[in-house]
Amino acid sequence: MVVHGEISFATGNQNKLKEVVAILAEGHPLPFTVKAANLDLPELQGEAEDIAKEKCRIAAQQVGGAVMVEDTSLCYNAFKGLPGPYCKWFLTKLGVDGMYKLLAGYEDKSGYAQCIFAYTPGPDVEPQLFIGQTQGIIVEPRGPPAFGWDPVFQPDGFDQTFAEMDKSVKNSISHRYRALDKLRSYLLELPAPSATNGTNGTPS
Ligand SMILES: O=c1nc[nH]c2c1ncn2[C@H]1C[C@H](O)[C@@H](COP(=O)(O)OP(=O)(O)OP(=O)(O)O)O1
Ligand SMILES: [Mg+2]
Repeated sequence: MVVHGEISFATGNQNKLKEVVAILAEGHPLPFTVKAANLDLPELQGEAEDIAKEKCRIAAQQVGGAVMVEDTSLCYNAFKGLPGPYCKWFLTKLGVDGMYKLLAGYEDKSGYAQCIFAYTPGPDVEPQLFIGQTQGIIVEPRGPPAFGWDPVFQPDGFDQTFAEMDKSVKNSISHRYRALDKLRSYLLELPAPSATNGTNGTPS
C-alpha cells in the first residue's frame, strides 16, 4: 500500500493513546503513519463539536502538519447531556464515586459515552469531525480505576463496566472505536497524493 504521509495524534492522555494504537492495529491498515504528539491541549468550553474543532486547529498550529485529536464526553440523559465535555473536571473534583452519586436523586441512570475525532491535513484547513457514541448506564464503580470514568460506565448489552471488561471488548464497541472507525474510512477514501515532480512519480 502507498503511504500518503504522517498524521500526529495529539493528546496528553496516555490511556487514549494506547486505545487508539490498539484500535488502529485491528481492521484495515491506514495509508498513513500515525505518530504520537504529547501536547498539553487546552480544556475548551462550549459544544462538544466546537471544542473538538478548535482543539484540532490549535494542535495543527503547534505540530505544523496533519493532526488528529479527539475530545471525549460522558453524557447523562437526566442532565440533558451534562457533564459532557466537562466530565474531566467532574471526575477530578468528585472522583469516580462522585460521578455515580451525582445521579442519586434521579431515576434515569442512562447516558452515553461520546468521542469526537477531529482531523486536519494542516493548520489552514477546516477540521473534519467523526463522532462515535456508545449508549449505557451509570453504575456504582466496579473494576480497576485505570482509565477515567470507566468504572461507572456499563454499556448496553453487557453486564460489565468498561473497567471490568477485557480491553479488546471495550475497543470493539467503544465510543472511541466508533469514531475512529469513521475517521479510518474517510482516510482510506482520500485520493493518493499526486507526484510533486509532475512526472507521474518517476524520479526526475
Ligand atoms: O474511554 C474512556 N473511558 C474513561 N474515561 C475516559 C475515556 N476517554 C476519556 N476519558 C476521560 C479522560 C478525561 O478525564 C475526560 C475527557 O477529557 P478530554 O479532554 O477528552 O481528555 P484528556 O484531557 O485526558 O486528554 P486530551 O489531551 O486528549 O484532551 O474523560
Ligand atoms: Mg483534554
